[in-house]
Amino acid sequence: MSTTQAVYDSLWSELADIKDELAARDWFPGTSGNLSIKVSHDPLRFLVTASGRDKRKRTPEDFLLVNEQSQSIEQTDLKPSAETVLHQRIYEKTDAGCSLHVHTISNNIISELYAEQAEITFQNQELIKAFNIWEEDGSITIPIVPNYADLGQLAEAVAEQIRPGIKGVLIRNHGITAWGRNGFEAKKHLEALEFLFEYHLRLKQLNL
Ligand SMILES: CSC[C@@H](O)[C@@H](O)C(=O)COP(=O)(O)O
Ligand SMILES: [Zn+2]
Repeated sequence: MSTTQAVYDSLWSELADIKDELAARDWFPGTSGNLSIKVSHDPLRFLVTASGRDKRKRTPEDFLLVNEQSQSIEQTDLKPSAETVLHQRIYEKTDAGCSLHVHTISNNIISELYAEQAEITFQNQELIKAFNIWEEDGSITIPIVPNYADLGQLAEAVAEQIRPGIKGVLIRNHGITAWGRNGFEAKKHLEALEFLFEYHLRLKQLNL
C-alpha cells in the first residue's frame, strides 16, 4: 500500500469514527449534517460526506474526495454534500484540518434567539478552556449568519465572519459549522459549543 493510500485510509476511518460518535448523540436528524477532513493543503483536497445520505449509517459510500472547487475527483456517482463549499471556504481561510456541520435543536434555538445581535458570547464557563482560552475573564464568541438559500452566498457569509478566535459559525435556524486543526480538535470544539448552547437554554428555562 502506498503512503498516500495509507494516509487517505486513516483519514477516512478517523472521519467515519467522528461521524459515528456524533450520530450516537443524534446530531444528524433527517439526513442533515455534513463532515469533512483535509487530505492535502496545496492543492486543497478533502474528504466530505456524500449528499442526502443517512449519516447514522456507516458504509463504504459515506465520503468522497473533492478538490479546491468542491468538485468530486473520484470516479463515483455520489454527489458531494450540498454544503461542501462551506467546508472549502473554511479550509481556505483557517488552519482547519477538519470541519463539522450539525443541526441540533439547541443550536437552532440559540441562532434564532440571538439572530438580531448576530452573535452570542459565553463567559465564566469552564468549558471555554476547550478553545484554549485560559484567562479567568476569557470569552468565546460565535457569529450568527442568515440562512441564505444560495449556498455560495451562505459560504461567503460564513467566511466573512472568520477571524482569530472564531471556531464555529451559527447559521440561523439551520445549524452550526465548527472546525479545528484536526478531527480531535474539531469534535472538541463542536461538543463544547453544544454544551454551552444547552446550558444557556436550560438556565433560561429556569427563569433565574
Ligand atoms: C435534509 S435537511 C439538511 C440539508 O438541507 C443540509 O442543510 C444538510 O446539512 C445536509 O445536506 P447534505 O447535502 O446531505 O450534506
Ligand atoms: Zn445543513
